Amino acid sequence: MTEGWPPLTLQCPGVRVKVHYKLEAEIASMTWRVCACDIKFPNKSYNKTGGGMTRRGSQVTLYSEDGVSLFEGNRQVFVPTALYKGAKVAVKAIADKVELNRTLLLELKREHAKALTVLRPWLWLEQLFVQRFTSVTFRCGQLKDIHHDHLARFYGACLDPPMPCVLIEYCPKGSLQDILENDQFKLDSMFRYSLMHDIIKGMSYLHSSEVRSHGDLKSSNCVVDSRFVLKITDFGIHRLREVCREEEDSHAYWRRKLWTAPELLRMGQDAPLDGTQKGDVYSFAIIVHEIVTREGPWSGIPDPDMSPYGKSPSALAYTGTLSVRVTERVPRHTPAADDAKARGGLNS
Ligand SMILES: Nc1nc2c(ncn2[C@@H]2O[C@H](COP(=O)(O)OP(=O)(O)OP(=O)(O)O)[C@@H](O)[C@H]2O)c(=O)[nH]1
Repeated sequence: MTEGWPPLTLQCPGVRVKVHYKLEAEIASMTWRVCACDIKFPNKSYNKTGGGMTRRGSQVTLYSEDGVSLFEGNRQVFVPTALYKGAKVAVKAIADKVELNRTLLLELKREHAKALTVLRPWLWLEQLFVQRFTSVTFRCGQLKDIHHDHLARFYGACLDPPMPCVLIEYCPKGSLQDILENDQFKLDSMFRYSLMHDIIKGMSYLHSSEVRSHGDLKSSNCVVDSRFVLKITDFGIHRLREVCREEEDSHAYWRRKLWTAPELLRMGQDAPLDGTQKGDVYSFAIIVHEIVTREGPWSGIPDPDMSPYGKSPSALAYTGTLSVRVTERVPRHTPAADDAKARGGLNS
């Protein structure tokens, strides 16, 4: 629809040349791209028998440093780690074949530049462009630029065989889900409140960034660092990790849906892969419920009609000064991240 529009700023030859060379330079640098030889698995090289990952069909199996499978029942309990430029990183497998065609890259960059320079005042149009031209390169470039206290840092992606993967900041205390399930962690109300606070801050920043929404927010995608600061992880990489997903009829597949907003569930395969901001806030409400009860998502919901195990999914979660109401049929009533932040008195 907007393809034929001549971008006003790009009509000036000087600007065009500058934009062209800037895009060329960005593509040539691809600062997010990581060489497999720079990823050091502890005591082992990057191979199948040492620490790392192997792939069987669409299934990726994770191995610890001593080669023991890290699946426990239906649940993975750890993530493989490696050293990258001196930092300990979580290594997550991505699609086998990620094709980077230079012409396509340049085109994608160009279209994105057009969208941002020409369409900035019309955000809905910009969104259209951003969604349309989301690519591996474009997305990885965006992720590399995101730095926030409550978002796990994206170090880059390795697209080289034998094991394409993304490298993400490793947080040694594990995921929020791990912590909530571990009775040895005593969580007082201040700590619970600070966990929620961290999620809201991270989510709010993500929503204001070019990534726009998480799309898979859940307690296992919130990780805790050595100072007990919570960081949201795995944002913006769904497209890359799509092929590594579990089979559709598996327990893990359906379990993932426990955090998904009903309006997205109803869309089925047509649901946007990156989710929506309202959908993230819904997922946040489920996490709040997990933090309060420590009994997993949806436990103790008195009305079976409200539980996904009952007839219709919807949730009501309250905690302290923060209350988030999520209703089944009216996603427009789901508050935005900033509303939730304000209701919780978290604007400071
Ligand atoms: N200690 C630690 N554990 C992590 C970290 N990231 C992930 N994990 C653990 O590794 C498990 C597997 O992580 P992922 O491969 O991202 O899988 P998931 O989050 O369970 O599910 P998806 O994101 O939907 O694939 C998580 O459930 C956590 O227990 C991290 O930074 N530090």
